[in-house]
Amino acid sequence: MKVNDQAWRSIWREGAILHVVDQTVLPHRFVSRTLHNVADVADAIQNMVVRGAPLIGVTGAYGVALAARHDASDATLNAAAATLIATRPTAINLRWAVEQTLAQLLALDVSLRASAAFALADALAEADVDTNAAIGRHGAALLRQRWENLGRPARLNVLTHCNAGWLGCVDWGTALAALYQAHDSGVPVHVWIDETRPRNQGASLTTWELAAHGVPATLIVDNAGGLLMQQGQVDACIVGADRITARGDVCNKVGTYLKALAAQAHQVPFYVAAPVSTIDWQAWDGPREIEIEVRAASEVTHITGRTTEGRVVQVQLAPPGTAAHNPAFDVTPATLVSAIVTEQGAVAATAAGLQPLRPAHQATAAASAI
Ligand SMILES: CSC[C@@H](O)[C@@H](O)C(=O)COP(=O)(O)O
Repeated sequence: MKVNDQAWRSIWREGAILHVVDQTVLPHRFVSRTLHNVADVADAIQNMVVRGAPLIGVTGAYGVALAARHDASDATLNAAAATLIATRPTAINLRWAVEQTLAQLLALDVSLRASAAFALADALAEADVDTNAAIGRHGAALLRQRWENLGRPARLNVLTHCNAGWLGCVDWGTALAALYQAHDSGVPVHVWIDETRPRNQGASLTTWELAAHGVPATLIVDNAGGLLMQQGQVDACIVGADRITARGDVCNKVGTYLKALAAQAHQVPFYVAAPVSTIDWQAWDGPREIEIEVRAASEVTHITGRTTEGRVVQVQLAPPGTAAHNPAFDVTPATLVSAIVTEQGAVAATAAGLQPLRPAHQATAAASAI
């Protein structure tokens, strides 16, 4: 996407050097960091220099590639994959991309692995861009339909949570791709952006992204969404996802579930935009089967901000010693989701879950639960 008239991606490669946009200093500074080895990549994922399910998947694939260029033995590659997968347990895209890259490399003779490694990760990065552009087209069509069904109001108010934009992917984004393309095609979109405590991806990243593209938006505190829906000020919700089960349960940034409950109570359509690679075909019952990442209590007891020079400052909110619990994601049951927008189109889960999207090669462990 464009920033200051220049096209950017969230991750790119120059020879053997991997560059990523540093998301810990946005919106105050737009700078990149270089990652040279598996340890750098694991650290960048864990500390959310890069974040968002599709992006951590692609970054993980580059991590395996960097390992292969250093030492392409089975032992090193397996260890690198395990390190990378352990950095963040919830987003399935990370495991999917790392395991896919690992399997492709292990299938090659050791002498060929180093030279093939970057090409495999590059291919995943390119595919992510095409996938998200397609998600954007399908999502924009859904938003246009909603606008027309409402009689083409002067603005279509859409609420989003967290950051499901190009910063969370290689380019375009998922939920924000739909908003960008709807806006570009003349739907008068206005976005309510949840601040998204505790790390404030909405306040720091989604605000910045939408402003850079010229999409009208207003930042709200996380708890304002229910009131706005009650007042008829939300026409649709659209969010991304970190893992979707075969039944259609959606795991996304904590707070998503409460918005979906409020949306159902007020007959507001609740859309989820994600690539098919976010579907975990081995999981059926999301609340029981998805591991929820629990992050540091200090993200709750403190709030992190940046000075205008980009220096990170932490301000304490709670009394010293306060116990805090910080689950990073929650699970929205399929029954609360109006449609899941993938690169293949928009589908609503049925009693058979998301069966029409299941690739033929996927094992049917979860299908026995249908
Ligand atoms: C296109 S990003 C989709 C999701 O990954 C996003 O909504 C989200 O929950 C990100 O969580 P984060 O903890 O910032 O990595």
